[in-house]
Amino acid sequence: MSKYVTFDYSAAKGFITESEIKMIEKIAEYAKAELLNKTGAGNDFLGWIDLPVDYDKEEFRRIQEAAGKIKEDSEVLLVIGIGGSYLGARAAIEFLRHSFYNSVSKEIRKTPEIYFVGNNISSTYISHLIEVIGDRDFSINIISKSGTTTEPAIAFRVFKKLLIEKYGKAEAAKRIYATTDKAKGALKNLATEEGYESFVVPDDVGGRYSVLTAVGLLPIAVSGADITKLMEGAQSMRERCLNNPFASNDAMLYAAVRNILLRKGKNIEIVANYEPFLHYVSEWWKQLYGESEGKDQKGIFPAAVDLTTDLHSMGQFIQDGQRTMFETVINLEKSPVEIIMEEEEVDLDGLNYLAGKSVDFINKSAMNGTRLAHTDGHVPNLLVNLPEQNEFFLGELFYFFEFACGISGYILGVNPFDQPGVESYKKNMFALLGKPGFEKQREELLKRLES
Ligand SMILES: O=P(O)(O)OC[C@H]1O[C@](O)(CO)[C@@H](O)[C@@H]1O
Repeated sequence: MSKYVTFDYSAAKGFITESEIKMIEKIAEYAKAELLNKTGAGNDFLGWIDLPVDYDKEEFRRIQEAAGKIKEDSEVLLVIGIGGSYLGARAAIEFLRHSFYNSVSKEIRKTPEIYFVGNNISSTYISHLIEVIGDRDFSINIISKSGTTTEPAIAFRVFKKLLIEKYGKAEAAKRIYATTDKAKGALKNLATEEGYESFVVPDDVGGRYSVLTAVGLLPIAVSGADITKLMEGAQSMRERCLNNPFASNDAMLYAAVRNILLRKGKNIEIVANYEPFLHYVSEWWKQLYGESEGKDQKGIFPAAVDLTTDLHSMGQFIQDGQRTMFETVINLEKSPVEIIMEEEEVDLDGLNYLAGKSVDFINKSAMNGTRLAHTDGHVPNLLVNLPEQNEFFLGELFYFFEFACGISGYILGVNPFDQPGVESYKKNMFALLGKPGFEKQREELLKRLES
């Protein structure tokens, strides 16, 4: 077991030459210098680089205090946010806490149930969640950096009303925690007006890089996970990302290797996990890389599979379909749980050959076999090793992917810190909804929809 999160591309060496690595090293070094000297595109969004060592300690203390209050006075916490304003918290809670967090008994969980809402516009989802809350005590953490995103704003209206009906305006305000810009946006105005406790998304940290700010930290702390250890993990990875030379700088190597593969026509990266609790880490990773690199008609399409589950749905395509992908496996080296297969007197299911072996050994064998099979099927295989399922290594993993993403975006020649493409759907939606200021577009769109 390694001491850190590590990157290993040895299984992909058949697809990459040493001279390609040598050549891209210079570009990766240049990208790193751009990042650290803040001379590249999007350089006003680099606050995440120093966050693990340079965060607001006073706010950190308030986050822990607020988490303590929510744990005491609420059976349910609603986390309202979308994209970077929810994926990191969800990834962390699913990774760090019980697989059935919300359904396991309170004696085991010890902390409030946590539901994520405002990440879609489904009335069914909202109304079912209202039923789940029932007449139980609840609080809301509304998270929106811009403070104007439609999906969370809609959910917030609904649940704020519910909270006010239950507790009255003054008490409801004490159960609403707003994480947003320090000065501007509709949510900031509302929070100031209504006196909600507020936390700040720093100006220079974009949504998808914000998991280590109050955006992620408050919900994660409410779940009972240790946010100090999470920050320590990020610090530890930051140290190596900033100081290690290319040959031993795992984040730089990952960024370099994926760009070499892209140049060879591998324009889809599939992140694969073998543990269900990594599902939302993959979802978080998808936004990080998708929004950072998918622009100017460029980028690697970030996809994800949960294995072995999806081997029985997507496995055929990965093994044998169009050869445009590579795979990055997030490998949890040590499962915290050991279940040993037992021998049965009559071997009706034919599984006695597994007697004495652990379920995790079987899982790892599936992983090793699949990696070899995919490699044989011309899917280059990369490995990110995660030593253990805890806060420290998750902090390392978050920072590893963030740093690699910045480097990779610069190697690709895009601004990894903006997301101009997201605005197109918003404009059309506002026009169709009749938002003031969008009258002309509305007419045009309605004509197109009618024709
Ligand atoms: O925190 P906000 O401003 O509500 O944004 C949520 C998400 O929406 C996006 O801005 C895309 O519209 C993402 O980049 C962001 O993570």
